[in-house]
Amino acid sequence: MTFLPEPPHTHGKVPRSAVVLVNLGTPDEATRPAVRRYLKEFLSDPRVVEIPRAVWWFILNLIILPFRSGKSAAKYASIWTREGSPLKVYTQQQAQYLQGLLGERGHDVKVVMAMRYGSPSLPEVLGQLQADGCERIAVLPAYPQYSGTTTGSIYDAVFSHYARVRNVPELRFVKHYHDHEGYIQALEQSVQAHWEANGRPDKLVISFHGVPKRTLLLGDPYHCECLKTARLLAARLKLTPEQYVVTFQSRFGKAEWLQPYTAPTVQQLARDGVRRVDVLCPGFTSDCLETLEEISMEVRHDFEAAGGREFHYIPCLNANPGWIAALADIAEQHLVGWPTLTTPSQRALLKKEAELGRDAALKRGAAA
Ligand SMILES: C=CC1=C(C)c2cc3[nH]c(cc4nc(cc5[nH]c(cc1n2)c(C)c5CCC(=O)O)C(CCC(=O)O)=C4C)c(C)c3C=C
Ligand SMILES: [Fe+2]
Ligand SMILES: [Fe+2]
Repeated sequence: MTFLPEPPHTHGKVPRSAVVLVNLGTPDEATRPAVRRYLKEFLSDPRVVEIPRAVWWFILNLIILPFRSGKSAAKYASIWTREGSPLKVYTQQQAQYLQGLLGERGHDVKVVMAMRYGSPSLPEVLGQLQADGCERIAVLPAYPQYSGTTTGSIYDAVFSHYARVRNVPELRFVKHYHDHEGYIQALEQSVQAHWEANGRPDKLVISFHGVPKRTLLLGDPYHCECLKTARLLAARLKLTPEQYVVTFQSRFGKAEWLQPYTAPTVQQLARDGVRRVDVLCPGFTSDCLETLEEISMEVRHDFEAAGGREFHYIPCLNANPGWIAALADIAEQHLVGWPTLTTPSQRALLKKEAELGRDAALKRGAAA
């Protein structure tokens, strides 16, 4: 085992704290080779696909990657922006605004984003934070609901990076915020704003990314956390059980995933005479392929083709100020006890203490 080279150790530096906002990741470009690279990394993660490795290697390399990469690239091209992939653009904005708001609240804390797959990678970002003198790091996954397939995998990547580092920082991990007051309130406000501008639907469809049903049976709490988010949101919106439905989208492969599936549910609603549905995807904090293409294009088409009249997609929280405030609350709850709240005089004191420490170390060095 070889350890990564350490940045030079300097005495007298005031250690800093950082928050790393980590999202899933996305291809670097909407092209076949870039999507193939991204899918290969993503789908090779044993947290994401739990099939014996040797069997999966053949399926992934001989079937999935050759056939899916081109189709997926075309879908990515349909949502790509001048700044790049929406998922990365929004996550970057969230990190920037979060840094600004925490600063306004008096915190001296660096906020950066990282991606679990693709770039900027976790090892790259964590290495840079170490070089910048950050000795306390809070990892904040962009997923409100915990799943081993997502949040668990971010933890793996952080642990395996630090397994190669000599001088490991102090670490904290946010697990989930599916029932956090600020998150639910930000969702409620975004739905209310949509309804004030566009009127109300016959049915609100609350759609989450699916996972294989097997993971629920094996103990993954994701399903329960999705249902709790939906229940809390519905209560705040004062919806009766008939006015909303919870569904799961983005099924992958032949196995059973969490049900009910989003597309067949909206098709059935249209056949049953439901004229308007509004679809909200609270499990995604940034708009991405799964919301902008799958929901707002494919599922919209499915609903209309089955006779539905009006389909509204309510955007993700993205850089919504209420959401940034909630993120700041979540971050603050995990920064407790770390010396991030500094007035100029406190900061000068910290620097003085660090200098005294350095002088003492130098004296010890001279005496030795
Ligand atoms: C193969 C199994 C998959 C599991 C399990 C899974 C869980 C999961 N994913 C998200 C969030 C996102 N997934 C996104 C894309 C995406 N997801 C899968 C597969 C699984 N996801 C694939 C193959 C893809 C790529 C697109 C495609 O080819 O269909 C995205 C969007 C990324 C983007 O670039 O925009 C997000 C976000 C969650 C929250 C989750 C489990 C809880
Ligand atoms: Fe996914
Ligand atoms: Fe459950």
